Amino acid sequence: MSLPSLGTVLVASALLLVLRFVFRKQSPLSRLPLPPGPSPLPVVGNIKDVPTSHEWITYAEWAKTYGDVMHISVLGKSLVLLSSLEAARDLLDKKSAVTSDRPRFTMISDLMGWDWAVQFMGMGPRFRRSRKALHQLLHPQAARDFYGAIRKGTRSLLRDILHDPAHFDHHLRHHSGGMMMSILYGEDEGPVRDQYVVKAEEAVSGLVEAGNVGKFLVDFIPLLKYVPEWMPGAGFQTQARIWRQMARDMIEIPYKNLQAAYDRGIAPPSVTTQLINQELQQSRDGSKDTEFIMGITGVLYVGGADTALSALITFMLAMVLNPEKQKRAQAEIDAVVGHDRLPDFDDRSALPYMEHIFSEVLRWYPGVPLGVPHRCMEDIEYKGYRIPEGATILVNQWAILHDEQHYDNPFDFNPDRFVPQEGASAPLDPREASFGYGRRICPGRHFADDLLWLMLVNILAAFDISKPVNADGKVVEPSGTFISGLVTALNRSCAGLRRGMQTSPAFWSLLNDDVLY
Ligand code: HEM
Repeated sequence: MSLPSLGTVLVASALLLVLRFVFRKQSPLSRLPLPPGPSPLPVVGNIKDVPTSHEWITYAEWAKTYGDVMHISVLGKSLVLLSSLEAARDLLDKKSAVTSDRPRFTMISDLMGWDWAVQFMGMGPRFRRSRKALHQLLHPQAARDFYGAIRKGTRSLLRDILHDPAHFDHHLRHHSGGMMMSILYGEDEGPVRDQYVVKAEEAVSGLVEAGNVGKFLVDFIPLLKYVPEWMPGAGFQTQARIWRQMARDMIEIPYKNLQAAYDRGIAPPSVTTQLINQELQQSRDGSKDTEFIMGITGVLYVGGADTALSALITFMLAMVLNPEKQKRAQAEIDAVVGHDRLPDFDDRSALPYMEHIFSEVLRWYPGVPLGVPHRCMEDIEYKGYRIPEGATILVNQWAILHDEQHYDNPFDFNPDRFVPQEGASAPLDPREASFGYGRRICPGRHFADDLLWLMLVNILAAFDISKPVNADGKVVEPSGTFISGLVTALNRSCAGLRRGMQTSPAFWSLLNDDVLY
């Protein structure tokens, strides 16, 4: 069989687009106008207007002109951008039955093989089965099962910072990934777990790159996926093949190791062990859906590791830039916890200022600023406009969390905005706008809340966080530059052990104690 040339595929795709436009089904709402937005060019639409980095800032600017529901089009595909909580709730919560689908990313799902990941799954039986399993693992009561692993991981983090404070950012990355691996596969800290984290980081970095909308033409012209790898201009196929292998390694290597231990009856307790047990209990013939189990553990890593890291790094920057707020939180911790032990979950309700710091971290620079795209499954009317079937819907969570209607001086890091004021209504809890909407709401939100709280409070209990000092003894100012991608992160800070902790024998023995929970 002879293969079509790249030019033929492009011409055929353009023809298909025109035919789809001419013969599109007319919905009863088709007379309604689309929401406003920057004027599109013929055929290519707003392709030139779409920013390639820090899109949420440009979209927030546009919203000042066009309002909180905007429409743009790229190569015939509609993109609806929501910039207010009201619009997000109206469209994604109240109409979740028809707005909880995901757009299909050809590069990620078809070519890189991430179709096992619930994050990219369309609605359907497999999606519902995955969400049920995630709910069973992560609902607020179940998330408590992870307290032991969170404590242990937090103390390992403190120990590493203590021995090597200059590489603070490395330790945060290493432990947020490592802790997830321990929870998922029961693998303790060490070279095997490190290898899992390396594999996963490779896979996730490919995913983040492919997730930059506009990077790969195949996402706009899906027919291009049939172009063979050897054809000039088909470099995306080579890239997809490499990334696909990385994604397989991420989920297969740890699973196979655990399965081998399971078969010998020595598998450690873990999410995967739990899933294997559940599958075996439900099956009549002792078979299990291995792809399903690997998929669930894979999505948990992908959903959890980078988002938590992003919040941790934002916290570090906030503390470096606001030493007086850092001291206030430490004074609160000292008064409640003292120096003879480390803070634990039971202390949470007695540490209100720490709670405000945590909320402000989530608000000040959200880790998933544009959420994860939803797909509209049928034409909807909203405030006199038509949200078209097939449109990708994005919520500008960053814009909501910086909306002056909810927060005064939104660019300031100000935990005091959450202190309850008599006679005034409480500001919007950033959690309401950070974890998504409808049937897609983040299933890991309770776990993330526990995990991050314990890590932040322990870091502040043990260390003073300050600007790093270079080899010449000069203070290095943090750039505060946020890296753009599916999740955001920013750079560097440093830590030194706090005075109180230097002299606390209890602190040292806790850190050196291997049996921590
Ligand atoms: C600060 C930390 C986190 C933030 C800000 C965050 C945020 C989000 C957001 C915005 C979404 C998309 C929701 C939507 O489509 O409307 C999402 C989805 C998801 N999150 Fe999280 N998340 C965090 C932590 C976690 C953790 C710790 C886990 C797992 C242990 C997790 C697992 C997932 C999964 C599996 C999905 C996909 C849900 C689906 O597509 O149905 N997340 N998260």
